[in-house]
Amino acid sequence: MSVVEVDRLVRDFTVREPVPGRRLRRRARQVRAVDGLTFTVGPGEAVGYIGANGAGKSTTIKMLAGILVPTSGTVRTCGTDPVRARRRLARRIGVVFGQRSQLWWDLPLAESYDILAAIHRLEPARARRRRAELVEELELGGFLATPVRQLSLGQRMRAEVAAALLHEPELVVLDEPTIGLDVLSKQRLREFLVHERGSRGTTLLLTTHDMGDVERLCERVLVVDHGRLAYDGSLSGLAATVAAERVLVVDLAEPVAPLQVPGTRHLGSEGDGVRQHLAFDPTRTTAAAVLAQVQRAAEVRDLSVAEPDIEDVVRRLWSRSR
Ligand SMILES: Nc1ncnc2c1ncn2[C@@H]1O[C@H](COP(=O)(O)OP(=O)(O)OP(=O)(O)O)[C@@H](O)[C@H]1O
Repeated sequence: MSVVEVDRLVRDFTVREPVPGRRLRRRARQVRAVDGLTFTVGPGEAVGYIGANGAGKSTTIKMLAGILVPTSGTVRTCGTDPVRARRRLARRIGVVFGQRSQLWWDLPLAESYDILAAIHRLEPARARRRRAELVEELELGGFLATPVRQLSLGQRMRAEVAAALLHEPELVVLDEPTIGLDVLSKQRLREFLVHERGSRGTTLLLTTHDMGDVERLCERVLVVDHGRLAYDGSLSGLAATVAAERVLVVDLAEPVAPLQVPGTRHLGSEGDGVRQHLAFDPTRTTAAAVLAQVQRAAEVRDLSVAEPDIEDVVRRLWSRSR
């Protein structure tokens, strides 16, 4: 049985925005944040859910957790309707929102864990054992008496993860778990999650803007764009599709119309065409060959070669799938 099952899921929001020229008037507009998503996640899978800002990732996660009600379509989490069975589901899933805390800020960390153990009605001996295990693995021993507000971001994120896992959930959903963390804290957290999954077979679903999280933690990647699925497959498949491209950025002596260079895609221009971005496939051509062609059309002042950013990757995947 699937741990997550999403079928033609849709979620709309009504936003109120100012009417141009009418200072006090606002009009309502519908925004479709999630637009017909269908996917399943099986037991023990580790899935990275990625996409550009505003693509609909958090909205999807909130529907999986029963925090938001779908506009249409269905979602089943751990075999239940997450909105109807929210309490029951809370015992089976652990959720970490990188930007929001589920700990009590003014209380020592240990007391947050006591409260969570009581909320989940954990058997005391089991709760003690599990807490000791998490405190050791996430190196939280030095902070148990510290009020949460005094923890550093890295310490707090580890504390959040322990809080989400205290009740040994079968599904762990992490929304930007490593956002803002330094390299070492990221590494520790990733190592812990790899270990946790390896030893317990926990299902992981995580959203992130950090490809390092996906590379270290996930075998499967879902890419969402404007609320729709643009890619569902292995990380290596994504890498083969996406990492293939490089982007040549050229600064020209004067503004020029978008360059049309065979074998490249014009990604965009800045400063009326003084800076232009051209994507190319390095297995078919080279930066030097592309540059030579650009120089026939314009005088190049400066250049750099970059990897495409995630927004472009998503755009490209989407246009291919269409
Ligand atoms: N409560 C809300 N009210 C109105 N619009 C919303 C609300 N929540 C999300 N949206 C809109 O829905 C779209 C998807 O937002 P969502 O937060 O799910 O994206 P995201 O992929 O998680 O983005 P990010 O990576 O920036 O967190 C956006 O256009 C956003 O502005």
